[in-house]
Amino acid sequence: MPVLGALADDFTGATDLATALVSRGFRTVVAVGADAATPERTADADAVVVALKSRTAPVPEAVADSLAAFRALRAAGCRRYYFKFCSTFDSTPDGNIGPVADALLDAVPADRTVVVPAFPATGRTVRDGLLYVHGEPLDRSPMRHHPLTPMTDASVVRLLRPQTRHPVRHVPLDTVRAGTAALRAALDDPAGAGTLAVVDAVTDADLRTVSAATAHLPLVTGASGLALGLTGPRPGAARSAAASRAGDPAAVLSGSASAATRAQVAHARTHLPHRALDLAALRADPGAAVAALTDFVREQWRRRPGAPPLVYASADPADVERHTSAGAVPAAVLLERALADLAVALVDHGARRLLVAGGETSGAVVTALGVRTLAIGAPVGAGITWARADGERSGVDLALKSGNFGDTDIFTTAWDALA
Ligand SMILES: Nc1ncnc2c1ncn2[C@@H]1O[C@H](COP(=O)(O)OP(=O)(O)OP(=O)(O)O)[C@@H](O)[C@H]1O
Ligand SMILES: O=C(O)[C@@H](O)C(=O)CO
Repeated sequence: MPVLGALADDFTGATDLATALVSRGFRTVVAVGADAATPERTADADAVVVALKSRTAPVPEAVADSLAAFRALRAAGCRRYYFKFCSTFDSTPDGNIGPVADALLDAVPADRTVVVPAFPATGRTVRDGLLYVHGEPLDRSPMRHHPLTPMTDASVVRLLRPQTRHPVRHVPLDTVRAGTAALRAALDDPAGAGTLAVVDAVTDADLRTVSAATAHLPLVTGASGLALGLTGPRPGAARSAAASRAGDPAAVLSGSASAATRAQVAHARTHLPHRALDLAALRADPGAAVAALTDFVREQWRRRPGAPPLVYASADPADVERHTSAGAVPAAVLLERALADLAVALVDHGARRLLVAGGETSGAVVTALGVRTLAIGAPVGAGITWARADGERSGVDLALKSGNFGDTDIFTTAWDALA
């Protein structure tokens, strides 16, 4: 029976957390939505991560989906909970990080929790309550141009306050570095009842201290860095074997417009067959546009076996369509739908390996494929892993890459991990 239940606000975040949990000795299953987290599917796991597509959903929907996930996790036997949000705190002034944390505090119930976005392995650190991305304050990082959640403030405290009905306090790095006992005493201070505590952390050692000092809290919230300090019951928990074999048809589907992904697209365009999604063609006739892309990929499988074709949404910030004319379908929706429909067509034509870039995009793809669970396989890099998908279409290996994660050559090298 699982001991730890997590809910992640997007799908790349779910596999990011799951790969950290596996490395910490938890046999981990990712359930796609609350309905998939049934006791039968989760009985053999030490940790269950429910993947949600709640980051940019309307607040009531995000809260309802998160509570449904919480109830499924509790029914599966979990007694401790982890709300995984993005290491760049992706959210809007309305939420959804605050409202979901509030709802979980009531549901667990818990009288306080911590908010820990740091993930040093991917360059995310928090000092003085400010979130840095590879040394740059969040609001000066490429995240300020995000198509759905542009981040224009680096203060986690200021970002969180308008989202929650609980007081938000800040626990500085000095307190973390004073050690586990001192940090626990600060967190347990009676004056902190009912608060969300934003905790600084700059290194993995800081995160291990935070993790140890919060081991008694029934609910924690943060990015996946916090999991590095957890210890599961099975050191060396097995990773799943790949479902596919070398040479099986493969493709890269990139819906992210993030800076790291754009660099990865630029690199891959010099190595792999590629095609950009064409918004005008998608607006005119989405079915025909996806059919043409399917034909393109299948043709490349024949011509250049071993070179997974790349289909991408954005190569340049100028590609990003931020305003939709009245009555038109927003570009983000069209692009997500196109990549989801393309993924289904490709798998139905034999694709067994898909690397998907972008959390929202991954949510659209995984949902369209009818995936119910993901079994964590070979790691690809910090926060990125291959996972075997099971559900309506089984036997497919998926790597769901967060927009800003991964080395520049990941679209050409990720396949090596499956060998
Ligand atoms: N050229 C574009 N114009 C408008 N929207 C775009 C464009 N390119 C991508 N998008 C949209 O931007 C969103 C990118 O979000 P997604 O979560 O997939 O990537 P990301 O935010 O970089 O990744 P992550 O959430 O893992 O950090 C998607 O909805 C996608 O459809
Ligand atoms: O925490 C992160 O940055 C990622 O797992 C993610 O959530 C990006 O969508």
